Amino acid sequence: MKPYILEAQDDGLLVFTINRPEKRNAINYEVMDGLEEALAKALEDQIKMLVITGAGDRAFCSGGDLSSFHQLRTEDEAFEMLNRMSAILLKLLFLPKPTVALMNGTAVGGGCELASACDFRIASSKVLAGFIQGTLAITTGWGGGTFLSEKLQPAQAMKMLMEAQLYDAEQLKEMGFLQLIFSGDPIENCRHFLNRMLVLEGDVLKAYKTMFIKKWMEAGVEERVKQEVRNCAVLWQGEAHHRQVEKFINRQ
Ligand SMILES: CC[C@H](C(=O)O)C(=O)SCCNC(=O)CCNC(=O)[C@H](O)C(C)(C)COP(=O)(O)OP(=O)(O)OC[C@H]1O[C@@H](n2cnc3c(N)ncnc32)[C@H](O)[C@@H]1OP(=O)(O)O
Repeated sequence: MKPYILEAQDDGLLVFTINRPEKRNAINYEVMDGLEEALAKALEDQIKMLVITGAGDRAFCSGGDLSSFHQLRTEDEAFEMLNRMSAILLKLLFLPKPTVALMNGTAVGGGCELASACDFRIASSKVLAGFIQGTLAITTGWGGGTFLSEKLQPAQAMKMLMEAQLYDAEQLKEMGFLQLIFSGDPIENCRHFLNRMLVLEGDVLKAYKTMFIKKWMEAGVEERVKQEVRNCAVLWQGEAHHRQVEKFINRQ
């Protein structure tokens, strides 16, 4: 089964689906390849917006693929993976078109970082989401902490990162992480959420998105992400992190 699906729709939506439901849509290097392909395709004139979602109804994305990334032991080995994915999420943040995280299910760790890089986060009423990196003795490492600090009130962003716990849809909306909670078909609800924007000219949407990209660039987001990646890589090599990951890998 292909680890991702990329579909350009007639109304200008480009839909990227992480297609690893058996692994709760965990992100491995093949999914990273797919995200890079989607970001290149999204620049084509006929594409108005990029939607990112997960296959199935259990998970949006469960973050980094622990079965492949737990082999990364040292700071340098971790930095290489983290740096690649953070570059992808910066490209997503800076895409000059609106982007939506269509959260069809649970989002944890890097899955929340992926969602934070999108302009809008809309979720099923059953969703649970949280930056659980802290429970693995690391910080966010793909840029999600920086993106969150740009998109939520500082105290809310800090609370989400430092509590490293799962929240339900109502809590996530209350904190400002979600813009909409829906029931029923994710794509139908996504279209409904976007229907006013979709009628505007692509150039208008692009001009507005570029205003926010300028703000983030002036706020030094790229430099801050580089530091975030380095912080995570340093913690990654610690015994505490490897112990927590082993616990997950060996759980019965
Ligand atoms: C910088 C980002 C950072 C990094 O890259 O390390 C992170 O993303 S840190 C966070 C890493 N992710 C996690 O720690 C999440 C681990 N998964 C879970 O907590 C649960 O699976 C959950 C809550 C996502 C879903 O729970 P549920 O009960 O619905 O499913 P199962 O736990 O039974 O899992 C089903 C199946 O999927 C495999 N799985 C789930 N998550 C991952 C993952 N992140 N990497 C690899 N595989 C994952 C799990 O092992 C099960 O597979 P099976 O072969 O059936 O055992």
